Amino acid sequence: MAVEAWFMDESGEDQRLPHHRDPKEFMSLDRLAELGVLYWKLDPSDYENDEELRKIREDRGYSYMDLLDLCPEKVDNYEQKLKNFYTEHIHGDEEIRYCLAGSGYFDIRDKEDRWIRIWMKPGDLIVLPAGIYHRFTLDTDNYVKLMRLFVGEPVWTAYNRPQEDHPARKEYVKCLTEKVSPGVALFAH
Ligand SMILES: CSCCC(=O)C(=O)O
Ligand SMILES: [Fe+2]
Repeated sequence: MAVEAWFMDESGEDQRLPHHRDPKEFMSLDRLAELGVLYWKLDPSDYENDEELRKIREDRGYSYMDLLDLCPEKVDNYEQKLKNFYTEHIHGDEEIRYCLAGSGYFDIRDKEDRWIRIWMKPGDLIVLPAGIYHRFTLDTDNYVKLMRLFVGEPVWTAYNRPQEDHPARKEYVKCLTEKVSPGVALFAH
């Protein structure tokens, strides 16, 4: 099944809960693509020898790769990191994450500034375009193992909202308003 994404409710309850609206309002992959978000479903069981992943990395220039095992034993400053991940921010580059195990939520803003929650499960690979406001949280299962990909030397710097004058933000907003797919416009060579 394709990735599940939905509009969030406004409640201030535990961030690890699903936060569905009542009734539930799902969002299609097509509409995620309109926001410049790319998605693939892969087989994570043998990711080291996966031809499909190799092809995506080659096509998009994702030369850098590392693994992030998000549990208190393996991550320094675990609590602080989780807090930072859930603070709304942008990056100057794409954010590329591939879920190998566990699960978690990427929240992104749509054109009307509403939160869309994307439920990442094993096999889900997503690319968030540079300049899109987003955040991340674990879900109630409390564990995720993610592959991080990047073009060249990685830069993980997060710029917390507001960032309307950041070049990547300006470019992203421009693509949205011109109704050009940001994924294409920003990253076509
Ligand atoms: C746990 S990876 C996702 C968190 C995030 O948005 C980031 O690392 O910038
Ligand atoms: Fe991020």
